[in-house]
Amino acid sequence: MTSRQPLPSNPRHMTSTIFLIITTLASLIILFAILYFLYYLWYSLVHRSRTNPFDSNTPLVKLHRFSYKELKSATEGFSDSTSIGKGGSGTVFRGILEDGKLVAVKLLDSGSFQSEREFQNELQILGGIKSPLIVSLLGYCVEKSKRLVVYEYMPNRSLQESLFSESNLCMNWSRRFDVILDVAKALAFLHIDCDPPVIHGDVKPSNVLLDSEYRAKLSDFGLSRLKLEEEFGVDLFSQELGKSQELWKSQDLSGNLGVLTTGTETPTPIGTPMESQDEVDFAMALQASSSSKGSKSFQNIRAFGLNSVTHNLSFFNENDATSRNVKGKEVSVIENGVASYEEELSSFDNSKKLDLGAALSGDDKARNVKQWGKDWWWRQDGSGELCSKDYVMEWIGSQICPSTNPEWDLEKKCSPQKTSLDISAPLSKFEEVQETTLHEQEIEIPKKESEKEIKGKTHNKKPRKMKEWWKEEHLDELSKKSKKAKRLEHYCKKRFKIPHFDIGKRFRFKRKRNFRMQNQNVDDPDAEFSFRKGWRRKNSRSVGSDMWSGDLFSRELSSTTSMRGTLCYVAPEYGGCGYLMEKADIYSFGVLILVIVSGRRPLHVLNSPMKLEKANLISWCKQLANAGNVLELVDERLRDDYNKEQASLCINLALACLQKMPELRPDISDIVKILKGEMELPSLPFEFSPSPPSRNFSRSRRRQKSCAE
Ligand SMILES: Nc1ncnc2c1ncn2[C@@H]1O[C@H](COP(=O)(O)OP(=O)(O)OP(=O)(O)O)[C@@H](O)[C@H]1O
Repeated sequence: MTSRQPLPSNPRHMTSTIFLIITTLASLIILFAILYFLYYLWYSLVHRSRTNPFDSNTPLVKLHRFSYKELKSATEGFSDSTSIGKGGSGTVFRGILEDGKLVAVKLLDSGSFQSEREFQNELQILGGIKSPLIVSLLGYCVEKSKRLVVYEYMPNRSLQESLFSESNLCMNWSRRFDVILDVAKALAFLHIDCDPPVIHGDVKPSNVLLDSEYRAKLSDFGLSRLKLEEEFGVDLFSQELGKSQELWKSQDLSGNLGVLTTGTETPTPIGTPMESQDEVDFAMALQASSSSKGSKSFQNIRAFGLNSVTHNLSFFNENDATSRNVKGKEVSVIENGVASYEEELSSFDNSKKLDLGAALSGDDKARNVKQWGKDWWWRQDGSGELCSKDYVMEWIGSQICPSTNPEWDLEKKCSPQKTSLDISAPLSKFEEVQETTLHEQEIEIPKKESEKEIKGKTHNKKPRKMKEWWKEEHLDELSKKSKKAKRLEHYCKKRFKIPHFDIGKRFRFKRKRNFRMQNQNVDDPDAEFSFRKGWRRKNSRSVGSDMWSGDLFSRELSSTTSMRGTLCYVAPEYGGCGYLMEKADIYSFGVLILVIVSGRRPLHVLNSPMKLEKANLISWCKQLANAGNVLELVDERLRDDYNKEQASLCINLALACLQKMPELRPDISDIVKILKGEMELPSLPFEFSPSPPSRNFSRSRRRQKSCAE
């Protein structure tokens, strides 16, 4: 008889047994995971090293991590005697490391969102670049809220100091030319040899440092961008915000610095030579010439809505009503300034802006002037004389000391005849501005100018041929690009809405607070104004922070996400949506060339009577080009001791770089060849040439086009 296996009497018992087994297993797994995590934590804490651990197979960025103590003792406790300059994001000190090496230590202003952002950018971009044309980043320090960056020390400091400091001897011509060539080569390295290409985003004299032999190196990558995609420069911060922050957190914990990767690819260090580069420029439709005030917003809105919309968004999304208001203003400017697209296309005469100023009624003018605070970058060079004045009125008058300078208001109400801004002697100090009353410096517009005005009016009615030519050349392109821009705009709005809104709010709040501070400290002769920090003690050693150099405004610019770069150096197409192209660097480089050649700041405000057109360097240069006398721009301090051929080449090259259509600006590789004499400078666009384009020219262009079709 076979004994029958007794069946489990109770199915419930079986279920509970299975449940018990599962629970036990799950608990064991959880326990094991916790133990593993604790072990991992312990291991990484114990084995944390100051330098980054690198997998030999992965080309990670190696940066030395300094301790705060080490840097403090290197800089004698960050004493004033070791301070060598102050920028928008922090103070730079000279330091001597334990091994005797001379370094420059930048102590970033703590707690600032902008500083943190620039710190990350600097480490991630500059940290991956090794080139004799770029200032080396030797290491960094992160301790609590303190952020420090250590660079190689550049004995002759910045070009800003060499060009403008009174104590410095004037830079001779060959040094100036070498600096221009060095910067061009540095940009060529960034744009062509780096993979992904790097767009510097803030090319200006204080970011060009000079070694013991006055050879230049490019520095300050706080606003730089990587061109990760085929077409668009990528805002590292906005685009890679999440990633950067993650990387930063991990860096903070373990002392490791993350590397930039392009999506899912293997991490690639910046600065890896590229075999080839297919450059596609996102040419934004701006204007055809350097004229017309309203035209800029007009084309901006019509052909490349992205910048203007994003700008409005970031500035005014806090308040719908304000937003509507501002948009209304823009429309009114269009109505007042440039009535039609036709007119816009036909406006090629700089003198028109004078006409505009004279033609507007007081209210209209005031409205126009007010708006400058919001879209001055579209006007900074194109509108010449009026630009300088209104710009200074708006930014300096109202932003810095409206209550203490009644002259600003008086000046605003001044007759349209008095359009000149004649403020003399290098105004590197705020107190000098106060001493300088604008009404004293007004000069009557010379007869010549009035004639220009009349000319400007007649120029509005340009021969049809010119307009047609321009339209033929660009209209197709513009419509394509405006579609592209719309797509981009949509993308931008979706992608960047929250950070922009947030930062805008913070910034506005900060400014209100700073404004109160300004008013309190306005009498302090040792104070200087920073848009980032409001009034602060002036660092007498720093020329880089000269408020009249245009650099001052970089504080303002870099404090908002809708504006980036430095006033007068920033390309007109760059509205700050985060898309920055190589051609924006080319524009800034153009301004830099003019500054180096002329020894003047882009907005040169003087206290002795002078011609208004000289106040705005770019506008003045364009006028000289029209008159066929570009060499008048060369620094007077050089007397005749310079190479005329080289100087003229540099100025004409600068004009080519300053073209409004980014796609018309030369590539950096061509620029280097031109400067080396290996390539001819392409013929300049008609607006810079003394003679207008001939009929044959426009016909032949059209013929070429129809042949191509
Ligand atoms: N590596 C360096 N060696 C020597 N001097 C330096 C070095 N880096 C900066 N400096 C000096 O410190 C000054 C301030 O530099 P920093 O980069 O902080 O500000 P900036 O470029 O003038 O302004 P911003 O940061 O707003 O663009 C420079 O003008 C330069 O004189």
